[in-house]
Amino acid sequence: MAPVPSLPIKVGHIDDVQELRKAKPATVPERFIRDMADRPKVVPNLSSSLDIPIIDLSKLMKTDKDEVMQLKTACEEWGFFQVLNHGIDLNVVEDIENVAKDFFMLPLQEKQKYPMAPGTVQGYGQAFVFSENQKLDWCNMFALGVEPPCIRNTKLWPSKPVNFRETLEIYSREVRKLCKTLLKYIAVSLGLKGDVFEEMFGVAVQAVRMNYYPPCSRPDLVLGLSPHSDGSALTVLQQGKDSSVGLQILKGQTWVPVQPITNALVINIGDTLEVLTNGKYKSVEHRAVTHKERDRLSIVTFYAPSYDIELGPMAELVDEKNPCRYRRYNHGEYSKHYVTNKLQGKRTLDFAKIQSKTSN
Ligand SMILES: COC(=O)C(/C=C/C1=C(C)CCCC1(C)C)=C/O[C@H]1C=C(C)C(=O)O1
Ligand SMILES: O=C(O)CCC(=O)C(=O)O
Ligand SMILES: [Fe+2]
Repeated sequence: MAPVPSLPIKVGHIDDVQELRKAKPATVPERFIRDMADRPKVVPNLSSSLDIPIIDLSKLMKTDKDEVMQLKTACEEWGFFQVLNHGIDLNVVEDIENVAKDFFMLPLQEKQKYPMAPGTVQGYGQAFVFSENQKLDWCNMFALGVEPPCIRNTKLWPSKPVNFRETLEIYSREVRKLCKTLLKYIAVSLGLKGDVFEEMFGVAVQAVRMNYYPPCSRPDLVLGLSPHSDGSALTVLQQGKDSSVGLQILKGQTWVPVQPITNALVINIGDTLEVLTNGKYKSVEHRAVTHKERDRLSIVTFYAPSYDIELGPMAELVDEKNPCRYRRYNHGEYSKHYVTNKLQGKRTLDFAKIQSKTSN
């Protein structure tokens, strides 16, 4: 069953950030201004030695042992990597970026024909806002359920730009194939049979979220997207070609920027794989920051098991040295839990954590 909120909720007025930007105020409304501790440090964007790993899918597909090892290290130590030679035609990648951009550039009135109702996650607006005093992200979102067909709300699939629907169908088909391929090698890297996730997931749930972050006069005060981990098994993130560097991942205590690489896609491990691997592969906290002059577009696909399945740490990854860290649960329930709570770092996964006696 698709997750829905059970009670009507009051979220107050949510400004559309593109409209705010058009007015070009020197400061930003109070509701976007973060508490001191949550504000991003604005530092020059220098490439550092702390860059997320790069994985070449064409090498993985030849079961190159070194590449499988690199994948394992990426999933254990970073929870993020960029994939090169991902096999998706570059025209498909370019087309989705163009229709996403064209959609966000439509007049507000046109976009508001597809509203994200308070407390829901599909349509145009801001997701994860559940109260009148919650801080807002400097981001406009457009999210749609794609697969299986029963999660689609076709009334929210826009008629403009005219090629939006067809382009999203083609893109989603390709990304679905990529997710299946990556999950195969992720299984191999864990020493498991390549088809273990495909067999376990049933008809996988797939959703897309397009995030548009206009420039912000005070990037030091706001966040583009609040810190969170993804609820999916795997996430595929495409950064717009001329977009600002905005994605940051939390490595230890440091927010590390993800430097875009031409023609690469960013992949991250979601909460579901963290649970299945008993914490061996990490769903890492990340956020987006804004830029004073430049905008940012990201197109994000969430790939997850069918709502019907029950899951928990796989028996092969639990032993005396690695005691079971998560309980078993129904994935539909976790999806509902995820989409009915605000983004709050890694806290959403407390839903499944078994509190060990020694942890605080
Ligand atoms: C704004 O939406 C999200 O960020 C989001 C929602 C995804 C979904 C839809 C848009 C349609 C119905 C299915 C689903 C809940 C996946 C994030 O999704 C994460 C959270 C879970 C759980 C997941 O699998 O991806
Ligand atoms: O824009 C980005 O890079 C971050 C997007 C993201 O993390 C998400 O949509 O879940
Ligand atoms: Fe994310």
